[in-house]
Amino acid sequence: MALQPEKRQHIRTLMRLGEGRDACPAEHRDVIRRSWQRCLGEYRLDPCHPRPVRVLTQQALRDHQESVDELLHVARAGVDRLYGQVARLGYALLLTDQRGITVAFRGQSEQDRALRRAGLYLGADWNERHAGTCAVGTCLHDGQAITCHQGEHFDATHIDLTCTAAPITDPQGRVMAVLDISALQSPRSHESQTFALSLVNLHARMIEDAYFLHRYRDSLILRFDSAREFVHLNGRGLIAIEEDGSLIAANHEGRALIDAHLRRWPPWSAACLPGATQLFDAELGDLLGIPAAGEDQIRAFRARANDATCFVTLLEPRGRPRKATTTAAPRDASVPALDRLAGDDPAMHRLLKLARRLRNETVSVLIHGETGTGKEVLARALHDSGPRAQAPFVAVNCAAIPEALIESELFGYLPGAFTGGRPKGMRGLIQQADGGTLFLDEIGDMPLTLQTRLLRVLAEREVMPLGAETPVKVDIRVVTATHRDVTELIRAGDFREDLYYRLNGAELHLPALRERADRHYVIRRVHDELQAERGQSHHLRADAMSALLAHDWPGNIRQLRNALAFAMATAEGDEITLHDLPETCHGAAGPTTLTAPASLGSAPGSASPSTSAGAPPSADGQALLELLRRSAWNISQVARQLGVSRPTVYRRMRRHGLVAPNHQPVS
Ligand SMILES: Nc1ncnc2c1ncn2[C@@H]1O[C@H](COP(=O)(O)OP(=O)(O)OP(=O)(O)O)[C@@H](O)[C@H]1O
Repeated sequence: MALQPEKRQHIRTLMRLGEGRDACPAEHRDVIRRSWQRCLGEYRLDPCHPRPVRVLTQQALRDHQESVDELLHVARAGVDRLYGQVARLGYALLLTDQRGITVAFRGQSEQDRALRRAGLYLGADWNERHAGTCAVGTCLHDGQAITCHQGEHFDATHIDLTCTAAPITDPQGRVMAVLDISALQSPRSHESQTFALSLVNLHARMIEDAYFLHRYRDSLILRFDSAREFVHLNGRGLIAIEEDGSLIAANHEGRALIDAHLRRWPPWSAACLPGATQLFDAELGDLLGIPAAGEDQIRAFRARANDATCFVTLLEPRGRPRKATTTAAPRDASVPALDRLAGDDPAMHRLLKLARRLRNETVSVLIHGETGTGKEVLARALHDSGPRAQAPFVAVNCAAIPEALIESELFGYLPGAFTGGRPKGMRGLIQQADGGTLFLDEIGDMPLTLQTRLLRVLAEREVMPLGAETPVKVDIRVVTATHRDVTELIRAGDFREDLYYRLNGAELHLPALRERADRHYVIRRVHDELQAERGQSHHLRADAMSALLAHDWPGNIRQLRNALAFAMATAEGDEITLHDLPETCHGAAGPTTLTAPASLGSAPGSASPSTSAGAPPSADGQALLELLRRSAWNISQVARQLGVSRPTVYRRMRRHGLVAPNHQPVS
């Protein structure tokens, strides 16, 4: 039979390539070029003699099918689902074993003869050694998904076909089968098959995971994903573990996590795999206790490979009662005041675990965190959950009190200690906290002279009020907070190193809201609190919730609270929708930051700004100045607009040297 001109041309190209007379045509991809070289050099296939399709006998086919019996059983649903999606587009479906023999097939009965002739049939051998470059054979060789489109096939018999194949790997990562869809006719362009590649890849992964779940159905399996919503439905990572947390096997995603972990934390010996508690930075009890975790039986952990948050669920062995969780190591005793500060954010979990241990100690605690992250709330929870709960909790914001007043406010004074003081004198805040907790917020803003006095209070456990001659004993626990880098302040000579070590008996770092995996929990909690405070009930609609979840929250929980309070105050019905939220939460508008209203700085008619130093302020300072002017220097209003606290506004005013009309400079 005479060959079509196109086939003749194809054979000529391959012959010239085999004889070393031509390089491979530039339009062909590397993976195809390499395969053609293999066909010519290694397999000694002759392009001039297109080979008939090799089909196994019934008996030989049965032997191949039996060797993958378990996979065929598990893969059936995935095969049918994929075929259901592509049949109308003219594709047939092949599932081959690891030698390239077609062990399952789906195709249109009316195309039966044509499909058989093309080798798209049960028992057909698509190994590259026999069939030349083709999707199944080349995928098997490279272990990668591939489309082999028309003239990319080696054998001229196949150059009308388009075939797309993806490997299915076993839990050890070896290719055990190949899933392929092939069509007898297709558009010329290679791009027409892009969608086929994703579809086949997706189904190959589903079959792979179904096989994994089936194979390890008698073991504990950790299923994880970076999105909480997908964990149960389609969690990408699967890791089978023993009861002691040691690893048994992992799917593709699980192996990627293990590899990344080993790259970052190389093991002592090559044979040593990390345990699940190392991979997820968790205690065994936390992992085994997941089935009892909250409503959705999912917990968030930090993956030590990359510090990313992983949402994890635990699949228990088939038929085994829930007693697995009773083998869990005991969790830290619950402490409601602390426990309710977080959902299942891994960083918050670590922080609260440490806080639970510190609550009964007098050791000083330094809390770090951006503005509005809940430093004061945490300090109060520490106080409320410890033995001092019935004694006072006194909070002092070092940035909000003018420097001239901090000393008398903190240390108190006797009658007549200075002009302008109260006639009866005043008990200082340190004394007021006697028996309880003194919380010093924005400690980085405390003037150096007072740092020395505070150090003495901490060292001697006594305070000397202004004008007094004998010190007064005090029993206080000191908790401090700052958003600043204190070591930097020490380097600049603005903070005493010895005081820092006194204050920093333990350090707690509060993550920003945007970094927290439990944003959903925080939003719900703030919403519930506001409802209780306002005596109102508002349903938070899904569009509002998803905008709140997606927002950046530069002002953290305080800004979130303000946004929700605003929505509750202005919503017309008993439902909060996206449109009830401040515009800054709508997504495109971007977050409210100090620099966001920069355009305000050039508002028409604005007078040239003034600073205490007489110098023009920076762009940030300019923006803040305009905001202050527009709100008639109402600090609370500006704080609300920016989603920060009043002290933060004062601090920023001081940083930019901004002075309210008829006021002394903020010092
Ligand atoms: N875990 C939480 N759940 C609910 N509300 C919270 C939580 N943490 C903080 N908030 C709320 O967020 C607001 C800010 O909290 P807080 O004053 O403790 O933050 P901060 O870090 O001390 O702020 P700043 O740095 O400005 O002093 C408060 O209204 C507080 O009630």
